[in-house]
Amino acid sequence: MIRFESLNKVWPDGTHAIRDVSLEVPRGQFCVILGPSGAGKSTLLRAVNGLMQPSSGRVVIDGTEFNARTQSVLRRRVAMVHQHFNLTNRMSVAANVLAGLLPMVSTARAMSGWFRPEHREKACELLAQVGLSPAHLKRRAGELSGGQQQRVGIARAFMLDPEVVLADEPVASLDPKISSDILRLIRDAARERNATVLCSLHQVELAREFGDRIVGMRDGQIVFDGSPEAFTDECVESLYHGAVWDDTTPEEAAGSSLALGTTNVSLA
Ligand SMILES: Nc1ncnc2c1ncn2[C@@H]1O[C@H](COP(=O)(O)OP(=O)(O)OP(=O)(O)O)[C@@H](O)[C@H]1O
Repeated sequence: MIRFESLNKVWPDGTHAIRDVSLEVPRGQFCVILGPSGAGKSTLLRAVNGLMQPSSGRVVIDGTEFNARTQSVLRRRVAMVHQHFNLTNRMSVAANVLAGLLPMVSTARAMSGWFRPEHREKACELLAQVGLSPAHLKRRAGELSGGQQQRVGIARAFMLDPEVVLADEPVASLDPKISSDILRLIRDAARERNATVLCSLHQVELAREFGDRIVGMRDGQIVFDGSPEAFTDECVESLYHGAVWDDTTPEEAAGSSLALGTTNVSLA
């Protein structure tokens, strides 16, 4: 169980990115965080592994509060899948997957390239599970396609059998078919281990397909929390109403069909 308790984040420039968010995500749930750009999705996810220090409130993972004293232990239980894969391009696929052990092994050991046989075996198993053949093991990560790189990112995330997987827009730079495959891999690997997934997305259809639950965020607040079935088209419209899309200027959005309608639905 991940519990966010009255979480707030005000960045030094005064941006109030998270506003009094309280949320409980039970173990094993695939919870999608959906919302327009700037809603606070990444900031919320990053509170779970300490990449973001909240201004107030706290995050509790299975009864343990995330803080300076507990972070080294908790970080071993929380893995992350990144939007831009975050692989070391010049290193092999195998080395990138083994880097998932870093919270547990010393940097000197990792730099030496020596890993225990059972860890090497596990890396191979995970790569097979995400659909990469042994032929990929020695290839440089930077030579792979985007979809293949994200498969490596998923294998790396599961090296330590995490209890929580943070997937921060894991399919933002992939085409729709590959996006489904990638989310399926994350969901299936998480289910197998009863891991909890917090996954931020922009694509409503993918959120409906893969989420056990959808949490809609806007302006740092939760404005929808429910099942995919309850997340109707009206809810979508309300969540995104007036939102400015990533690659659209406010002026363009005002005159664009992407600027969503005027329906005012109460979501909370
Ligand atoms: N390091 C930072 N310093 C100042 N402001 C920040 C910082 N990181 C994020 N923000 C601001 O906090 C708000 C929330 O950002 P966040 O990245 O969490 O949104 P998001 O919902 O993940 O957006 P996107 O979908 O575009 O990734 C935005 O206004 C953003 O500009």
